[in-house]
Amino acid sequence: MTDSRNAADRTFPNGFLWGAATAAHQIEGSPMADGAGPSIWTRFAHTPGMTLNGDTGDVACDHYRRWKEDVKLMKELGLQAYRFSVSWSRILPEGTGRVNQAGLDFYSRLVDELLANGIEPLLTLYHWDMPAALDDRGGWLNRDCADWFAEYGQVMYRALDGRVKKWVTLNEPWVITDGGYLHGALAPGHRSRFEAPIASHNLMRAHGAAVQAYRAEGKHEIGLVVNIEPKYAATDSAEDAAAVKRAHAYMNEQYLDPALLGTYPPELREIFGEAWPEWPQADFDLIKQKLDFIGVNYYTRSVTKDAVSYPLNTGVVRQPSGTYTETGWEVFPQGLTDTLTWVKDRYGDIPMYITENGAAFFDPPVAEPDSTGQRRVRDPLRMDYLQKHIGAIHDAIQAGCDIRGYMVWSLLDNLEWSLGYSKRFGVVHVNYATQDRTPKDSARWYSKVIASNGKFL
Ligand SMILES: OC[C@H]1ONC[C@@H](O)[C@@H]1O
Repeated sequence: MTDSRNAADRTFPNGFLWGAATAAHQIEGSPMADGAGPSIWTRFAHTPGMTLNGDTGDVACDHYRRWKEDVKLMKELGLQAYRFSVSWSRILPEGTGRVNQAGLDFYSRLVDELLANGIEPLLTLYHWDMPAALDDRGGWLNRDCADWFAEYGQVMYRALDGRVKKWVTLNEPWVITDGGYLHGALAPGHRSRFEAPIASHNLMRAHGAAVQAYRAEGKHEIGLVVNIEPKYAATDSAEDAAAVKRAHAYMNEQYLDPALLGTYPPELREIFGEAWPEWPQADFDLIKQKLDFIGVNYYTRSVTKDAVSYPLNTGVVRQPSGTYTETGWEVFPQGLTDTLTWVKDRYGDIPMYITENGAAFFDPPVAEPDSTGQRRVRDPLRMDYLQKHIGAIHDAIQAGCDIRGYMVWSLLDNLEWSLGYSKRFGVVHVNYATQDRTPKDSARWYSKVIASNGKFL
């Protein structure tokens, strides 16, 4: 487990923020409680065949009712911060207009409990669960979505800004678009080469409108969270180099370029052809807003080759000597260092948080007592993954990147979207039959990393 470098070298900057991340639909359960409206995930998961085993977020980790116990657990683990998302349809059951005070009260109580326990809240406005009522009005395909999202953001800013000092507009617009509008694996389950660029662009317009709304009355920080998956050429052929450029533009540049540079990479027109619209300059002026930080979600890399595929014409080459997680992702910590230095080199010295990083490895459905009678979950593969990736962040800091914090994905085992409860990312085990929480060995180890500000690595 120990790294070759001197342990003393592993200390992180003073004030580095160590935490964990979750998302509303993945942990809360009770999706329709206290006046909430349905979201696209309530609808999608209840559509036969859309999720593994028909799993839904109806119960999940029952966090909507166990939130106080979960904050206590965060405190016991020594977390300094907690990244969570708000379910838009709890706040605005129809998506706009009428505010459901009970929904707002849930998040207000959660934030107060976090603060009372010395845990800093990082609030994500949108982590994939759009109100179904807005999907009925076209969802992210309707240009009005920018106004809808800004209105929702304003309700949250007025209620929580000051107690919440780090805001995130969107979580992973690439996944929302690729999963929800191109390949259909995620809500709302569309499969259209023509819809994907429109949804993607409107998501970024909505991001810009929500940041503008924040600047009008917010007094703290707001940023965007993107998933970045670095692409490495399978061979030194010109075809594979071109494939890397397409895959990199589509997954990595497509969101940070408009947000930070006010442009799209040219490869997107090559990829989408007639399906890539011409956008007015006013859209780019809306999208490109000053951001206080970028959140980077990192899991893996792709060794990329030229191939026949839709619509990228790229393929991923499995590495014979690689280690792979339960979600089929190669464990490649160097990719995180490369990602962080790439962001710095392309976009300048913007502060960054690792807002998600973690791995699904097999854990038993029930945490058995060990010889001491305490429930225990041994997860050496996850500990090794986290240790190597936190080390990779330290390397990026040494290379001059301004990294402000790390949120492990995830605090709890939870609903992995269409994969249901089959993949466990938590550092805390959840027994879905009893809702018992059991910190895994990785959580115990992470507590020591936090307490030593990384030196324990
Ligand atoms: O796939 C692992 C995670 O990736 N980032 C978004 C999360 O909701 C998801 O669970």
